[in-house]
Amino acid sequence: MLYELRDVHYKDILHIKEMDISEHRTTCLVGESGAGKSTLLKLLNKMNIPDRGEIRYKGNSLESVEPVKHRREAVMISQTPLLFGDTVEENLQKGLVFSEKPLASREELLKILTIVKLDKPLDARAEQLSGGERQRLSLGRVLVMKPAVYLLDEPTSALDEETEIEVMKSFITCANGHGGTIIMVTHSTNVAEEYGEEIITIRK
Ligand SMILES: Nc1ncnc2c1ncn2[C@@H]1O[C@H](COP(=O)(O)OP(=O)(O)OP(=O)(O)O)[C@@H](O)[C@H]1O
Repeated sequence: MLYELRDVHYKDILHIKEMDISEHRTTCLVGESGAGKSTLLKLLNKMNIPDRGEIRYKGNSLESVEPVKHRREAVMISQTPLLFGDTVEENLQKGLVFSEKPLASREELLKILTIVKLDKPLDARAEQLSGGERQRLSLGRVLVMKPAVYLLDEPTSALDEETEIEVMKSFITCANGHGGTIIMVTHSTNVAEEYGEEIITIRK
């Protein structure tokens, strides 16, 4: 198992008796608004620390794992896409800069833009992108990093249904190609049914 959660309590928000998340599969987290899905993703990348219980990652307690190191391995993109730099290119490279890894080549970046279906030049101003384009830029940024785990919070919520399915399909193919595991919050039953190899419902 990639993650094993046992009797995890976080404030009054979340109580998970038992949850296992498999490696190399796509797990979709679904549930009503306010159920605690984003809170759970933050527990998985150690932005939130449980008050009680245990989260194990690859067999080791997350308690003993260094948070910054863990967040480079289990990379999260938040529900509201953030910009990290002036241009599309800077935004795509930023994850590598934060992780102190070598930058990606121009060819690699152009390939990533195709994968996330973002039809913009590398020197385009990021602040001029629409909400849906910023979401795809965020997806591109994490793909460039090739992390072990992708924690995605409603990554395609601003896209129309057809584009959402297309983008997730090529994103998942690429991430799986690098041996990555995807754990994704989605409101879309279409996405969950189409791509969720495992679907976990979070209840209040
Ligand atoms: N840091 C915090 N302190 C106190 N309460 C919080 C905190 N973060 C989230 N909450 C509350 O916890 C509950 C769960 O929030 P969370 O964002 O995890 O839900 P969600 O399932 O992702 O919702 P949505 O689908 O609307 O994004 C909400 O009631 C929220 O107001």
